[in-house]
Amino acid sequence: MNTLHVELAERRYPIHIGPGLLSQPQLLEPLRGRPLFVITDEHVKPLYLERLCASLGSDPARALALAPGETAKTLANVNEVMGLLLRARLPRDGVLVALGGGVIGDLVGFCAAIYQRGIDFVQVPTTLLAQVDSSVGGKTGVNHELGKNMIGAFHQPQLVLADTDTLKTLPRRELLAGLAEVIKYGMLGDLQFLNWIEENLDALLKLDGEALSYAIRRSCEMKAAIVAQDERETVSGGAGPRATLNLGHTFAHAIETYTRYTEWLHGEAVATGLCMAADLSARLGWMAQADAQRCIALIARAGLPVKPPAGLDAAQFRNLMGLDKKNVSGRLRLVLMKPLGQSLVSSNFDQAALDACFTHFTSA
Ligand SMILES: NC(=O)c1ccc[n+]([C@@H]2O[C@H](COP(=O)([O-])OP(=O)(O)OC[C@H]3O[C@@H](n4cnc5c(N)ncnc54)[C@H](O)[C@@H]3O)[C@@H](O)[C@H]2O)c1
Ligand SMILES: O=C(O)C(=O)C[C@@H](O)[C@H](O)[C@H](O)COP(=O)(O)O
Ligand SMILES: [Zn+2]
Repeated sequence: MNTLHVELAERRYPIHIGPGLLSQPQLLEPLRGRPLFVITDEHVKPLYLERLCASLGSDPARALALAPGETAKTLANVNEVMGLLLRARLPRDGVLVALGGGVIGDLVGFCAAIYQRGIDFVQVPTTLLAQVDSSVGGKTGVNHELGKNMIGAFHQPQLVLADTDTLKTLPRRELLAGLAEVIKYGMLGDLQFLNWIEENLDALLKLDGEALSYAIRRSCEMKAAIVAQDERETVSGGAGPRATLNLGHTFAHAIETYTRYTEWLHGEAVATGLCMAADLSARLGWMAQADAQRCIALIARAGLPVKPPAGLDAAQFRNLMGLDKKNVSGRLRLVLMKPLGQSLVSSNFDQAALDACFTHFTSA
């Protein structure tokens, strides 16, 4: 097992990563004796709820399973959780446990942020995407039909327990979606890691335990370091370290909103967004054309989409991207690379290059 820490101004919390952790009650010791609820989804419940409850020493009946998938990340489900907690009279020293992927983690974290103005919660991520990204860093929230992650709060978990054995039951498409966020870390800030991913992609695709563990550890290490510098994305007016974790996401969130959170997984949209960010960075002369091609080739090799959905045109892209939370004073602000392996947040780029990028990616 590896344990990393996220260092916040006022406290630190552990990220435990390794096989078999769901069956290690001592890791959940900080929760012992506290009233709690586990929130999960209907896919994950039959696989892991009982094991987690045994370690928590909690009654599996004190759990709620929501419908699986991105369309469940709604205010309506937040309201459902609020009702459950209130009916059960969960007190302010109660704890919510998020057992599942990023959808459950984001939604449960948000519920914990607002229930009685904030209670503790724990992340037990069971997808690759959640283990490398969403369970760490305290961005919580839900979607609105007009925009992705538009309602939310920063609320950090007490601990993260990533049992890598849970990835054995993950559908392949979900595994690939998680790899998109792993590739993101290499592209935004660690060229050596990107090289490693290229060299070890086949092992990752074969679920090789050692390769997966390293990918998870390195991703969490990078995210923890960035969150420690800029917990709430406020450094440099929102153009600081934390915003770089949004590489590819302005494009990705437009795709997800356009497709109404169906058809495309978040990681798939991120994959295409990374391709578009690389292409635009190359068009601006900030990164070598060959490096952009290299990123796109890696993403394609990982079995991820490299083109946005048919029907999403340049005007719609621009319009949807106009709602992005990074934008300031009506100006589009994007995370780009200068060069590959180093990211920057900019609203000062040639708009004609973005138009050319849209044209390239939206033509048949
Ligand atoms: N807060 C953050 O910093 C952050 C970072 C990245 C992504 N996100 C969010 O995360 C969400 C995507 O998360 P996701 O990709 O984990 O999707 P998800 O939560 O929808 O899980 C993917 C699917 O896998 C199933 N599943 C989960 N674990 C399983 C397991 N071990 N075995 C079998 N099936 C399993 C789920 O039921 C679901 O059907 C998006 O909403 C995205 O916006 C948040
Ligand atoms: O943790 C962050 O910061 C990220 O940007 C990580 C992203 O992978 C993640 O998808 C996040 O939810 C995006 O946040 P948003 O603020 O762009 O909605
Ligand atoms: Zn993401």
